[in-house]
Amino acid sequence: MATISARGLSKSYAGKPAVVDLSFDVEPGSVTGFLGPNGAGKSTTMRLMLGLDRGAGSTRFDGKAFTDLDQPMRHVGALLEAKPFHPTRTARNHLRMLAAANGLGSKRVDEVLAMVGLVEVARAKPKGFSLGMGQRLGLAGALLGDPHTLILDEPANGLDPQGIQWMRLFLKSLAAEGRSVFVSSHLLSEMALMADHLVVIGKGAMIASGPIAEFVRSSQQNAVIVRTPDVEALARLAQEHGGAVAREDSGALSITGLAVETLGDLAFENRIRLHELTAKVATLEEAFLERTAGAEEFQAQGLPPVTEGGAG
Ligand SMILES: Nc1ncnc2c1ncn2[C@@H]1O[C@H](COP(=O)(O)OP(=O)(O)OP(=O)(O)O)[C@@H](O)[C@H]1O
Repeated sequence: MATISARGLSKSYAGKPAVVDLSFDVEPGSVTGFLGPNGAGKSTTMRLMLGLDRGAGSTRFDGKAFTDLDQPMRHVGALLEAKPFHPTRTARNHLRMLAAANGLGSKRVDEVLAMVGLVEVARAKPKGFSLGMGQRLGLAGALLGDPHTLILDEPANGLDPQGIQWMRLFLKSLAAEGRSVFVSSHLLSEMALMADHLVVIGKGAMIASGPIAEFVRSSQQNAVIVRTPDVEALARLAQEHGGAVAREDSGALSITGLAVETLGDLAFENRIRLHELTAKVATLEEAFLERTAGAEEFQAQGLPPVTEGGAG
C-alpha cells in the first residue's frame, strides 16, 4: 500500500483556484520531489494534506486521514514553516515541550538534536539562529516521533552548500530505511540527485507525476548531436526514419526522435563519415522549464538580454 495517497485535493482563495483536483501517491522507500513554479500551490497542497487548511479532497496516511491518526507525530513528521518555534525558548526545551505534548520521552530529544547536528546549540535560543539552523530545528521536530512519513516544505531553504548536501544525504537515508519522504524544493539540481519520483504542478494543477527518469526522458531537450561532413545526406536519412532535425549554430545537427545507436547504425550502413555522435541528455531543469512554461504566477516582462555562460 502507498503510504500517502492524496485524492482530489482542491482549494480556492477568494474564488481564485490555488490547488485544482490533485491526486497522487507517495511510495514508501522513496523520496518524492514536489516541484512547481512560485505560487503553483505546493505549500497549500501540503497544508491540505495535513488538514491544516480547509478544502476539498482527502489524503490518507496508511489508509487514515491525518486528523484520525492516533499519535500523529509517530506516523507523519512535517516541516512547513521556516521558524515554527518560540524565539526565546531554547532549542532543547522547544523540542522537549513538543515531545511531552505527544507522549514522547526527552531521550528522543537529544537523539534528534544529534541527528540534525544541533547538539552544540541545544541550549541556545532560536532567536539567534540562522535560517539554516532554524530549518534543522524544524526537521528535528518533524523527526521526534520517528515517523514513517515526512512532509517537508523547502527544507533546504537557507542552508549553505554543505548543509544542502547533508540534507540530501539525510533524506535519502531516511527513504532508504523504508520511509516515505515528500519534499518540495526549488533546487532542481539537488532534486535531480535526491528524488526517485516527482509530482510537478503548475497553477495548482497536475503537470506530471511519476519516476524522475521518465519526466526527464520526456523532454524535447534530449537529442543526438551529430557532426558530419555529409550534413545533407545524414539529415535526409534521419528524417526518413522519423527523426526531427535542427541545425545548430556550430554546424552540427541536433536530432530528436531517434536513438543514438540508430543514428550510428544508419550512418555506418550508408557510409556517412561522422566526426561526432553524442547523446545529449536533458537536465531536470530543462525538463521542468519546458513542462511548466507559462505556468508561473509571476512572469517577468522585458528581461534584459543575458547569454548563459557569457559572464566572467
Ligand atoms: N492565505 C492565502 N490567502 C490568499 N491567497 C493565498 C494564501 N496562501 C496562498 N495563496 C495563493 O495561492 C496560490 C498558491 O500559493 P502557495 O503558497 O501554495 O504556492 P507555492 O507553490 O508554495 O509557492 P512558492 O514556491 O512561492 O512557495 C498563490 O496564488 C498564492 O498567492
